[in-house]
Amino acid sequence: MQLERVVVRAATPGGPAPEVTVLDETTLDLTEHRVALIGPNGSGKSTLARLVNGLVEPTSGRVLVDGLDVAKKGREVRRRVGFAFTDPTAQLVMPTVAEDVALSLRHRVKGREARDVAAREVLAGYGLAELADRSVHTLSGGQRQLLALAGVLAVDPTILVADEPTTLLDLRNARRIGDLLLGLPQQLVLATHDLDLALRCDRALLVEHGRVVADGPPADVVAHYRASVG
Ligand SMILES: Nc1ncnc2c1ncn2[C@@H]1O[C@H](COP(=O)(O)OP(=O)(O)OP(=O)(O)O)[C@@H](O)[C@H]1O
Repeated sequence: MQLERVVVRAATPGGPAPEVTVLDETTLDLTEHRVALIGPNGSGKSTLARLVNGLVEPTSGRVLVDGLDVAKKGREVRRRVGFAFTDPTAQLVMPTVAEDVALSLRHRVKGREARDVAAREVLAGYGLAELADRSVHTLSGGQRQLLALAGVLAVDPTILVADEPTTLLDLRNARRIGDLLLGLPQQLVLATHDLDLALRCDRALLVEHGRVVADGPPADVVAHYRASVG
């Protein structure tokens, strides 16, 4: 995916005050399998991640996914780009776990019964089979994140964008979700405060004050970040 001279500005709430620049002019060609976005709170990582599937629109410049302009071909792009949120609760909208995965499969598998069978197969693949008939509201945070990922991955996106997907999880679940994400065949764009996870990626970008200030092998970029914090 490519960012071509992308700028994101946002209006300051409540009036004609100057807009804030959330992302300064940024040009990137992200071709590596696993790309980590790291940096302090409020630096622009989420904004960068959200540009890739149109959740944030550039004020100027273009974002291209598989050569498609996200602003013009939003639907095609969203079919290719899966998104994992920090808290997936808002993504889980159906009463039961199986129904939730079935909803993700609605464009792929025709017929309610076939969809239910397919959804249960997906759940089994993630070790969630026994939760199929549970309410999504009774799941633990780790189960919920795994279910959300199962739903997103069930439709075979070519890119997965994950915005701090392990932040709310305990050590064991964070490791499990981290291992799952890093083991995916899809391209992964991962905004994270977990520097161990970032170190396992193929490329890292350090974002500060809406700018990419370091870009390269994760070991170098993480060292740069650590040194800048002191
Ligand atoms: N729509 C908006 N209006 C005003 N300010 C915004 C808007 N979107 C983002 N910002 C600001 O831009 C900056 C970058 O936000 P962003 O969420 O991308 O940061 P982040 O690096 O992901 O932070 P965190 O690590 O805390 O999640 C923040 O200061 C945020 O308040």
